[in-house]
Amino acid sequence: MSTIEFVGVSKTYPDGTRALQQLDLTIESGSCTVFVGPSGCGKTTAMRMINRMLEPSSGTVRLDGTDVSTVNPVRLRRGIGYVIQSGGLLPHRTVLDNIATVPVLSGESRPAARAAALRLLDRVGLDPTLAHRYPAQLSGGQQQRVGVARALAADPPVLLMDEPFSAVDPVVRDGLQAELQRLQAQLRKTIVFVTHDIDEAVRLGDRVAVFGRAGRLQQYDRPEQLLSAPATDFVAEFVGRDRGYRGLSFRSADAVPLHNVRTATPEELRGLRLDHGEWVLIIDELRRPRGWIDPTGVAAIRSGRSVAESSSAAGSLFPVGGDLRQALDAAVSSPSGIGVAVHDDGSVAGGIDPDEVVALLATQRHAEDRARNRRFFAESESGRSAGTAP
Ligand SMILES: Nc1ncnc2c1ncn2[C@@H]1O[C@H](COP(=O)(O)OP(=O)(O)OP(=O)(O)O)[C@@H](O)[C@H]1O
Repeated sequence: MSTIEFVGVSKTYPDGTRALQQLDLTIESGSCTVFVGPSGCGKTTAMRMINRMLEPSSGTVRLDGTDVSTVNPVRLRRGIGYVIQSGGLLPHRTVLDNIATVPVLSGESRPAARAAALRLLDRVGLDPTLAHRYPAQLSGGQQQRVGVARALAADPPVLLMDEPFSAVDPVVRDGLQAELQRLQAQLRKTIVFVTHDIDEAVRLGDRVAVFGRAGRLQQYDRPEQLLSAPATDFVAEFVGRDRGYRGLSFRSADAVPLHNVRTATPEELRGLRLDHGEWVLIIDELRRPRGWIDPTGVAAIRSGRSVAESSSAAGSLFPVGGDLRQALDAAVSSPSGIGVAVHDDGSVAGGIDPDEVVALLATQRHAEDRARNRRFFAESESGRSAGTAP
């Protein structure tokens, strides 16, 4: 168990800057909590109080019920991994020795720590051939993965991550986020994650704390609540205009109908007879989508153009079992207007009609409204009968 509590915590820096005001927050053991907010709103200040890199001006931070100010900082930090932007690696040590640093300092033998470090490399999705490189010989995304491996090396129950993925490009960031989700599903650490990026917060957080100006907590909630019911104008503005779209990622698309899609292999394209406006999905030998083609494309192929020149790239793909955001995005990004659903192995499962995705959303909302109404009337009914009880 590693519950973290902030009780009435404030921080004013010596120059008078109020970085945090009366923060009350409980972070549940084994959960990922994201601190998000604009620059300068006290996210990092709050996080650094957990491992005593900073002390509160007033209030208490507790880890498993113990006031951290009573725990020796070195001992405290043994149980708290820390990941920062760009990995924070030691430049003159190899990847393996960077990961093994803390275990060796804690008394583990170097060979044992290196062997464990090699296993961790695999765990964070890195090739073992990188083990003997120096940090400068790695890409930003690889450095970041090594940073995560290093923080995990001592197997701490708590992991603090301060904007760990903000220095890498969006594609690499997406991979790192997916990797962290996968790791967390196995490890169930208590993670506190700081970011500016609301998308990252909503994706990674079991709970999200939105900080506002002068370090005031605006809302602490599950991500879907944050998107559907922002507590203040500040939160509504911060979560942004796309919040309706983002909120779709918390809705199941299981009930979206999958339709048959007309498919063809590249070899079959030349002989296709298509109606005006009709699209065919090009698939490879494993039935994985490779692109779309319409009558103009088929004519181009017959006139000697290549398949690549004559077809349009496939849109985003909807993994069967995915959410409404993925379903709608697949449909909207597809040149044919038909979203492509795929099985785990990448093969085509069927086509999705965007109108039916929107209709499913409407059905889900209707059901929620009805349930809310029923609850409301049941509660007011029980309130009335309680009021009339003798
Ligand atoms: N040592 C310090 N002395 C004075 N003011 C500081 C100090 N460290 C931080 N601050 C100020 O405290 C406020 C909160 O800073 P903090 O780093 O916690 O914010 P943040 O939300 O993490 O911001 P960012 O996202 O930009 O990192 C800011 O106004 C910052 O300028």
